[in-house]
Amino acid sequence: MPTTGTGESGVTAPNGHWAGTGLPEPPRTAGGVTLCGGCRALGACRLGVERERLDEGGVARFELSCPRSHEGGPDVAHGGWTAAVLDDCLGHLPLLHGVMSVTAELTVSFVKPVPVERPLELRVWADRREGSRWYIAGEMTLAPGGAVLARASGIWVTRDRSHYARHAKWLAGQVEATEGQ
Ligand SMILES: CCCCC/C=C\C/C=C\C/C=C\C/C=C\CCCC(=O)SCCNC(=O)CCNC(=O)[C@H](O)C(C)(C)COP(=O)(O)OP(=O)(O)OC[C@H]1O[C@@H](n2cnc3c(N)ncnc32)[C@H](O)[C@@H]1OP(=O)(O)O
Repeated sequence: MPTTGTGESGVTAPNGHWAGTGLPEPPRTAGGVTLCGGCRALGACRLGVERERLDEGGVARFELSCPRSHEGGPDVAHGGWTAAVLDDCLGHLPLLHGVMSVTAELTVSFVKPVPVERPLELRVWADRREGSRWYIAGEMTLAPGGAVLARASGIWVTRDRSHYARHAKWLAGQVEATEGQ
């Protein structure tokens, strides 16, 4: 993994850029998976992402499996799981480069049913970057054999640390505007 710096969990942190963001190092699992707000208390990714790394060519690689709790049809993943995990993993590509971003657009192709509790792989790369916009794509495959199960592409927009404070202020304004109604 082409990384420097060590986080609280003892796992290597991406590029050491976090100091520059003014934000604390995001928590990571032993497999290097950055945890979102909902998974921090658990200390594990509830979507079943087990390992994450950036390879030498700048492609992010994930090892994952669909937990039984996300079963839709018999023994296959709910499409919402597939879309959620693609959103999450594609959005980790900027994070692995030390850049904060949010999903602006996401398109998912459900190519084949995704089996639950089977080893899967996900490759994620940037098609291009234009200003604050990252055009990112990815492909989910069955680990043994490499059959393509799903593809996704989308646009991520880089944000600074004021994003959530700005949102909170906007929400407060919305609540205030409706209180008198
Ligand atoms: C600071 C961001 C950090 C992101 C997280 C990264 C790291 C955190 C650290 C560790 C985390 C660990 C692991 C990662 C875990 C989670 C990652 C979370 C990522 C997400 O969970 S991803 C969720 C789904 N994705 C969204 O949730 C995006 C909602 N969509 C927008 O945020 C905008 O759409 C945007 C930015 C895409 C458009 O950007 P743009 O450049 O095309 O256009 P523009 O700036 O003009 O905004 C157009 C209109 O959105 C308003 N607007 C913009 N920013 C705002 C704000 N902060 N609050 C309130 N309103 C806002 C403007 O006021 C204008 O509104 P209006 O049209 O009414 O004037």
